[in-house]
Amino acid sequence: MTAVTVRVPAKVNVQLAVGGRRPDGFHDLANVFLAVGLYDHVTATSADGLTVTAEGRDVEGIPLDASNLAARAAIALAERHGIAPDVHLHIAKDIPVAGGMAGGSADGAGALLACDALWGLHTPMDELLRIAGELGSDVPFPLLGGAALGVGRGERLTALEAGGAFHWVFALADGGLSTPEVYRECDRLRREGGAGDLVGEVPEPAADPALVAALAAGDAHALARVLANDLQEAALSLRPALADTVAAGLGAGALAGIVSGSGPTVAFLAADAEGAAKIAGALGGRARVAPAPAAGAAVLP
Ligand SMILES: C[C@](O)(CO)[C@H](O)COP(=O)(O)OP(=O)(O)OC[C@H]1O[C@@H](n2ccc(N)nc2=O)[C@H](O)[C@@H]1O
Ligand SMILES: Nc1ncnc2c1ncn2[C@@H]1O[C@H](COP(=O)(O)OP(=O)(O)OP(=O)(O)O)[C@@H](O)[C@H]1O
Repeated sequence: MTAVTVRVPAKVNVQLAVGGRRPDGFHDLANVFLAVGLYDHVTATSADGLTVTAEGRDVEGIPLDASNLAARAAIALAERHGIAPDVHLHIAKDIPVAGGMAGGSADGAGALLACDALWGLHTPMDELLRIAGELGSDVPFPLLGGAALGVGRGERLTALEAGGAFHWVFALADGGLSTPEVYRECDRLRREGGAGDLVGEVPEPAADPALVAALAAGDAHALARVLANDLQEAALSLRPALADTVAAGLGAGALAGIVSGSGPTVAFLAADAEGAAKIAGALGGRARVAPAPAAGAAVLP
C-alpha cells in the first residue's frame, strides 16, 4: 500500500464537568463526548522522512512542522514500533481550527490510524487509544466516535449508547480560543467567586445520569434540558460576543445552545432536520449543520 486516507469526525461536549486544578495543572473531568458529522481527512503516503501539508478552512492557523498533532502521532506510533516515521501526511481540514471541536486532536487520531494501515502494523485498538491519550486529552475519542464518557484528563474513555439521530448546528466564530487560556479563566473565575479552584475545593466531576439516559434514548428535547459546560462562563468571559450568538440561535428555535468545549464555536441542538436548517439560515454563512452520532475514524476504501 502506498497511500491511506482516514476520515475522522469532530466532537461536541454535551456535558463537560470540570473538577479542581490538579498539581500537574490539568483538571479531572467528566467529559461526555458526542461525535458529529463534520470531518477532516488525513492521507498518509509513503515517503522518505516526515512532511505535513494541509488544505481547507483556516489552515494558515496550524503548524506544518513536527508540532502538528498528526506529525506527533506518526512519530509516537513509529517510536512504539521501533521504526522510522517515514510518511507524508496531508490534512484536508473541514473542522474549525481552535474552535473547541477537537480538530487538531482528530488529525492526531486520523494520522495514528492512517500510519498504522500504511505501515502494516496492526496495532490493537487499546494500544492506539493509549498512545492517543499521551498525545492529548481529546485525541482518543475520535478513534471511537459515537458517544463516550471521558474521565481523568478526559482521555480514559467508556463508550456510551447514543440512540436515534441528533440534529446540530454549529456557529463558527472568527478566530479561535486557546484551550489552556480558557481553563485558566475558569480557575480565575472560581477563585474570584471565593470557593477556590483546586482539587478538594471544587466538587468532583460526575456524569449526569439524566444526560446519559437522554443520549441513549435519542431524545433531543430531554438532552437539550441537561446540556452543561463548566467552561462556558470562561469562554463567554474571554469572548463576550458569544452571548449574542447563543441568543441568535435560541431566537431561531434551537432547543438549546452551548459553547462547544473550550469554544468559541457555539453548538445548537435542533428538534429535527428542518429546525436545524432554519437555525443555520438565521445564523448566516458561518453556520454548519451536522448530524450525530458520527462513526469514529475509519480508513476509506
Ligand atoms: C476542552 C476540551 O476540548 C474538552 O473536550 C479538552 O479538555 C481539551 O483537550 P485537549 O485540547 O486535548 O487538551 P490537552 O492538549 O490535553 O491539554 C492542553 C491544555 O489544556 C488544559 N487542560 C486540558 C485537559 C484537562 N483535563 N485539563 C486541563 O487543564 C491544560 O492547561 C493543558 O495544558
Ligand atoms: N493538525 C492540527 N490541526 C489544527 N490545529 C493543530 C494541529 N496540530 C497542532 N495544532 C495546534 O493546536 C491548536 C488548537 O487547535 P484545535 O483545532 O485542535 O483546537 P480545538 O478544536 O479548540 O481543540 P480542543 O477542542 O481539543 O480543545 C491550534 O491553534 C494549532 O496551533
